[in-house]
Amino acid sequence: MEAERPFHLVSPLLESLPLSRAAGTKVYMKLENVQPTGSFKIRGIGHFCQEVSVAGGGPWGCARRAGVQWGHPMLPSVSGPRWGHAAVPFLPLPPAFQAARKGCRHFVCSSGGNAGMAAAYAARKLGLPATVVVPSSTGPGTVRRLQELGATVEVCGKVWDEANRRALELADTPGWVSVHPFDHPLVWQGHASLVRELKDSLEAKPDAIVLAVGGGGLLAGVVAGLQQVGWPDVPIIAAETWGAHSFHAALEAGRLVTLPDITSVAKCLGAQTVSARALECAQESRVISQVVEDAEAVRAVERFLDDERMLVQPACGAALALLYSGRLQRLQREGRLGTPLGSVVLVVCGGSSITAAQLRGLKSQLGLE
Ligand SMILES: COC[C@H](NCc1c(COP(=O)(O)O)cnc(C)c1O)C(=O)O
Repeated sequence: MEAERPFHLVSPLLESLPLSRAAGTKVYMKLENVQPTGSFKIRGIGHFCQEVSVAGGGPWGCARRAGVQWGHPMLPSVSGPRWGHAAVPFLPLPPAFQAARKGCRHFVCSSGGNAGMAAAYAARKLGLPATVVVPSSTGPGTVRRLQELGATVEVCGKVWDEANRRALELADTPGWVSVHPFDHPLVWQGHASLVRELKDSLEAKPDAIVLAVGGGGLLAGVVAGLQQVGWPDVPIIAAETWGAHSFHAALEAGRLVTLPDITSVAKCLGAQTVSARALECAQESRVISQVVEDAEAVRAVERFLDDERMLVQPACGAALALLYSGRLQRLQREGRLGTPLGSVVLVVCGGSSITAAQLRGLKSQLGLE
């Protein structure tokens, strides 16, 4: 039924000549930065919210049970503009729908920003309220955009883990449902759609997929997707920045490790402890962990802006830096990646909390001119 139409877009897959030149192989960009909230997060978070809402009896669940078709004038609008406009007013739902919502009355999400944006967007589409708890490292621009989407925003703690503890407290409220930013099977299922789109778009399976890791949700989703499409052997190169390298630390230790703090400027990679699922993925699939300096990630953001005219967050810069810095060629020389590589897919994870002024500020903070 159309009511289960996902909230994410089928994102473009474009070859990048500058990245191909830098990486010494054909590089395709999976442009998740053009998703409605600016990052891949809407895939998994949107899927989670729709599933929970339907299960919990939200408008879609009620509609589905009542046989109401998509586009029913009483259903909330789902064609609303990208954030930045006043929230589209919702038509009052018939009493039957109101009553059906009892199972899921309110979403609450902890986030470095982008998962929160996705949760706020999904909640708005589902006609449900949302509260997003962010750490103090989340800029005022992100808070404002969350509020423009209709979310209530709480700022709690210095790092995501502290904000998450507050979100879990709020989730104890009857009817409130916690939306984890990276550690839930429904989130991974939603992210797996990215790989199904690669399968539809590419003539042959890629020789590697490059992505960024924060809590490991994107990694878990890509691994799930590779298994679903029959590409389980495609190596994944997992990028982090030093100071947000909880996945790398876990791989080195062979167990989950909690970083004492998040000191990287890539705050949206800032999970002090990576999810257990991410560590399992590294045991099930060919996952190669690579860590870059903040300076490399920020330089990569600027170079990508010049090369492809797209501005992304330092989290995405970490993955870009692997291509710009010759890391792929080094992995090939070390025999950890095949030679030659036919093609590589870079997940341009995006991120909405970045402006030209913030990029200049990051360069200044890191002494980059
Ligand atoms: C603390 O923050 C976790 C999460 N950001 C995660 C994130 C990642 C990493 O994704 P993950 O590995 O957490 O699924 C990559 N690229 C971008 C642009 C991201 O925002 C959030 O927004 O709450």
